[in-house]
Amino acid sequence: MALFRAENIKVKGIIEINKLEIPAQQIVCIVGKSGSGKSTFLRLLNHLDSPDEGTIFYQGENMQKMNPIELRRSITMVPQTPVIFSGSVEDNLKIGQKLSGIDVVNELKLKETLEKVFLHKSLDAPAEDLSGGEKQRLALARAMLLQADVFLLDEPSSALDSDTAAKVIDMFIEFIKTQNKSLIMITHDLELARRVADVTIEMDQYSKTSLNS
Ligand SMILES: Nc1ncnc2c1ncn2[C@@H]1O[C@H](COP(=O)(O)OP(=O)(O)OP(=O)(O)O)[C@@H](O)[C@H]1O
Repeated sequence: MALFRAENIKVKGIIEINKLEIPAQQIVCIVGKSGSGKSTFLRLLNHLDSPDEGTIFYQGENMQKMNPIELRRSITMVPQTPVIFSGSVEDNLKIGQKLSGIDVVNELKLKETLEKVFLHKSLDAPAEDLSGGEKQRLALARAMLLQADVFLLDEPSSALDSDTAAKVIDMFIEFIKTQNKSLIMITHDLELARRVADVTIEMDQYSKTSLNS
């Protein structure tokens, strides 16, 4: 069964999808021109937005009819601009787990997770002082601590230099594969998509904006 199935979707004159299936436990890259609707599509998959017409099924179930809180326990999203709360790095790592109602991991596990995203900061460092790229990695680390099945990443490496981006993305893909999770990631980096994607979705073919332009 497909992880997601989109049928007859229309969104605000931005996206039109007759049928699209996304398989489970794959690395899926969404590519396409700026403004083609990539972020809009990703938000549909997390039920942050709803289509004006059509249905999205998650594991065969109509997402509109699912409990959004339970859905977001299973499907977690890291937006393009990371959401960072005031407080320490540690507070920011723990808040996702607290909001998801899962057990907060110990300090060692928090430190290990920071190392995985190559974020060399102490747990008590103020999160608001981090650079854009460091905040992006903190948001990724927080997502990794959730017990989600599906990870939706909106340009996860946009604020990172190319070396760090490659290391962080490779680490994240390793995490997805070893844990049998699913990754759906927007990227502008076609070379990255070619290198890592099992499946590539070209948003332009579903985009009303680029068809009209
Ligand atoms: N809520 C909304 N209402 C109307 N139009 C919107 C809304 N959200 C986004 N748009 C428009 O829809 C189009 C697609 O936006 P979206 O952010 O999904 O594109 P994108 O492919 O992710 O772009 P980028 O690569 O630049 O991040 C844009 O023209 C945007 O202005």
